[in-house]
Amino acid sequence: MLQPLRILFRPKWMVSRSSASYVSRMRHLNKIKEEDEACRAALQSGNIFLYHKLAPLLRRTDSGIYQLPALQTKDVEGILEKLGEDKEMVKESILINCTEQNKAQFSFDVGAIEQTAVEELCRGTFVDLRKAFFLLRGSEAPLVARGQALLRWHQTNGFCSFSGQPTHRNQSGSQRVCHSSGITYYPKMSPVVIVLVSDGKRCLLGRQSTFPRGMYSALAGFCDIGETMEEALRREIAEEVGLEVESIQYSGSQHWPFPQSSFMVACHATVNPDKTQVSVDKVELEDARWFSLEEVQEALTFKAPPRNNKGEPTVFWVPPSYAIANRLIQEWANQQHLKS
Ligand SMILES: NC(=O)C1=CN([C@@H]2O[C@H](COP(=O)(O)OP(=O)(O)OC[C@H]3O[C@@H](n4cnc5c(N)ncnc54)[C@H](O)[C@@H]3O)[C@@H](O)[C@H]2O)C=CC1
Ligand SMILES: [Mg+2]
Repeated sequence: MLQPLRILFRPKWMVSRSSASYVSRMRHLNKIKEEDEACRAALQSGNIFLYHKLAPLLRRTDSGIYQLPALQTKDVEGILEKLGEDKEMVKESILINCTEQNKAQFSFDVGAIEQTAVEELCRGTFVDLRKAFFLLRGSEAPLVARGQALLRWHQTNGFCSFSGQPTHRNQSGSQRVCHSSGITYYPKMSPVVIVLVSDGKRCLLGRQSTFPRGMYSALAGFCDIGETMEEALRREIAEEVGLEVESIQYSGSQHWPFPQSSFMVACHATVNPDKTQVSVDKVELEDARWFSLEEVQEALTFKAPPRNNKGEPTVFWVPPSYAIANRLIQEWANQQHLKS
């Protein structure tokens, strides 16, 4: 019998944020999202995060910490001019969010401009986004993911899928319109369920053949059209590992920029401890197996994948702390610890 969903944690924003400042910030953000003139003005005084072919620019500080440099719009215009490009290109920036001080934040892909020339001028390095998730602190990871996802969406939605004609963006980049068909397109996310299955003592993790060596994660799958999240979860676990879940508890959700923006809904689930024999669908997964609390606790201590001198990961490790899979695993380990 599936149990009703239950929120397992109280996100920080529910307790700490002052509602008055939050409301004014959201209204300001909505205005610059919807009104082209307001957005152009916000860009002039805003911050821009740079990308090169969707890889974000990171800067390493003297103390070895990686940061996401927030450039001023004038700085980016200066960089474009120095490299012989049209500074008006900066207007292609896409609105991502705004700071607590109502400063608008944008993402801009320098695209075809030579990577190293931009890196030198910005004193930074363009880093693959998956790698950036291991390097950045918690608050910067969702921002960089959202910026990349929006850039990717614009790069792949330049034409109307009904008329074949070009689509045109508004200033903030929150939508694209086809003037021929009249269709308005909005950035899209695909719903995905991600679930940490437990038999009461161990948890079940799997790996696809495309995962980096040694990495195991919670099981995940895209929802089919017409399915509820609970139905998708039960189906995915049955398909991928041949098990039937008995109870589900909601944990949280996150936007995940891969493969083309997923909306991850994360849950814990249990199976009958007498029915834990795994039968792995080898088309979907290379391996899936039960892990003990001790194994999981060790994997959670790694800040980066442990590697031998050839650079190959040596032991079992889990996704970085920003990934919601990591949080599910962490929550499970905490609960097991409390039980013991
Ligand atoms: N944030 C996190 O902690 C984690 C995120 N994920 C994400 O979850 C996603 C889904 O997990 P999988 O096991 O790969 O899903 P899956 O088990 O549904 O298998 C993927 C297959 O589903 C099909 N598919 C159906 N709808 C799709 C759509 N809208 N987009 C792309 N493919 C679609 C494709 O044939 C694809 O090869 C992954 O792409 C991965 O990026 C996975 C694990 C951890
Ligand atoms: Mg899957």
